[in-house]
Amino acid sequence: MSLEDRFDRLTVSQRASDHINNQLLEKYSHKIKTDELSFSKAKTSKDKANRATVENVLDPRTMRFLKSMVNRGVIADLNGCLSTGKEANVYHAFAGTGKAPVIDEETGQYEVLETDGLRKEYAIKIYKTSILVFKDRERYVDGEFRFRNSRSQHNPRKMIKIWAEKEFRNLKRIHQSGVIPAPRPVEVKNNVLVMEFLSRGNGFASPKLRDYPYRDREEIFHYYHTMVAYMRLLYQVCRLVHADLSEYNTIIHNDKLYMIDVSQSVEPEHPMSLDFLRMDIKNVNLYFEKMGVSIFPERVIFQFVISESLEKFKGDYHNVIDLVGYIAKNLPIKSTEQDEAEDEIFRSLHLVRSLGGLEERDFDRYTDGKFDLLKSLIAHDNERNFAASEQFEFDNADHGSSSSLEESSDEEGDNSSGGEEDEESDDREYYEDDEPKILKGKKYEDKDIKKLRKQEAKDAKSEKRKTKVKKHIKKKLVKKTKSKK
Ligand SMILES: Nc1ncnc2c1ncn2[C@@H]1O[C@H](COP(=O)(O)OP(=O)(O)OP(=O)(O)O)[C@@H](O)[C@H]1O
Ligand SMILES: [Mg+2]
Repeated sequence: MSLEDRFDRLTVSQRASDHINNQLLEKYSHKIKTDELSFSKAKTSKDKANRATVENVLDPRTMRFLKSMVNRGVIADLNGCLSTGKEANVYHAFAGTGKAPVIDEETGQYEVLETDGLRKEYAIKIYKTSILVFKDRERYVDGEFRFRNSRSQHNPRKMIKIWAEKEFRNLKRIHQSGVIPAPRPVEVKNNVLVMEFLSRGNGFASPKLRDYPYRDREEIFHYYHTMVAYMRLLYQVCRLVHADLSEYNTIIHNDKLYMIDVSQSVEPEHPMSLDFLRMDIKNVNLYFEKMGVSIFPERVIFQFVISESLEKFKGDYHNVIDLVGYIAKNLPIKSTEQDEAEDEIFRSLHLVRSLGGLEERDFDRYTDGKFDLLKSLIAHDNERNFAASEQFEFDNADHGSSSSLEESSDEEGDNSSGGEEDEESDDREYYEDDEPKILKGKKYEDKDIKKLRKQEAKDAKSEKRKTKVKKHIKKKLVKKTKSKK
């Protein structure tokens, strides 16, 4: 059965007793044998059984997290699978009562609680714990200010935990901003994330943009413009780049476009954020072009997203309606071959936040007069972005050496697989505050190590400088081109 079929056939029984007795968990628990097998290789088989997974995500450890959520009354149960993806499965669940369910001593069954018939529904995203699928996740967490103290990037289980935390925090940030609709995050526990279920009724999930039956052409245009506006709001207000934005990771719910799947989203300060943004723009354009919409050039959208101020814009910078109006009126439609040629170059650019990061090959193209994109990127480079990149450099220098210092204290290392400590530990141990802060330096750093670190950073920078065009020359040239306009 295809994913779409599964998705469409998901039905939810309305009988409370069906949900409160924790059916699914019980059903799968007994299938997983954690006893030592007696006939052969006793040592390794116990380990294997402990790590056995059902549907690739429900390993015994994950089951324990789910049970703990049931026991605390967060969720009532898991009803069915909404989606089985590469990295995670998403399940439907009813919300718990907020209290531990009562078990009837005689029957051993959960007591059926009286409900008024309307029960909150949740979507539960369970990240796969298999190693292969998240090998390339590191690049999204590496260089992320908020996860600078995460020392667990080579431990798969911890990496998964960081990943789920990241989605939870990104969702929270988007949801709380109030400028972009997103499911309300409820709880995260290791690889299990609970959030509001976007429902179109009777337990059916609202459709992804890809499956949405547009009423007319106007509506397609409307959602294209909304998507472009949301990219800007996400960047400017939520300080995030989605990094996997597409018709698959947006849901139309109550006539609004909701953003989902934000585990890989990064802050603008992330060294790859502009590349991710460019990729998002390309994917969004590809989809809407396929849908027959006149699209805007990718570089124009890019500029629209990152520019702090908008020319001729009179509306509210936080308001999607104002932005959509502006987009429809002011962004030029991609129409000429020249537009395509410029987008082509834009895709191949090494994106930079400041002149200091400009690569020679791009710089040459720029000075040859092939395009004036860099001018717009750099000349319009606003103070906030610039400050952010400076901050990032500072953070990076700090981060590099402190990891060597603190790694040794990360004793959990790889041995957490058998332990239970994670289940009890504070969920927030691997990340710091949401809001980016200026670091105050490493107070407790050993003087010699600090010295060494600084020297290393200095050497690395001077090495880098060797291959770069001098900053003052770049600045002069940019200024020159700017004054021509
Ligand atoms: N809060 C929600 N409400 C309703 N449906 C949801 C919700 N969250 C996710 N889904 C459904 O589950 C699907 C997968 O979710 P998501 O995109 O977050 O996971 P994923 O890790 O991207 O999985 P994949 O590897 O398939 O891309 C979505 O496309 C959507 O159909
Ligand atoms: Mg997805």
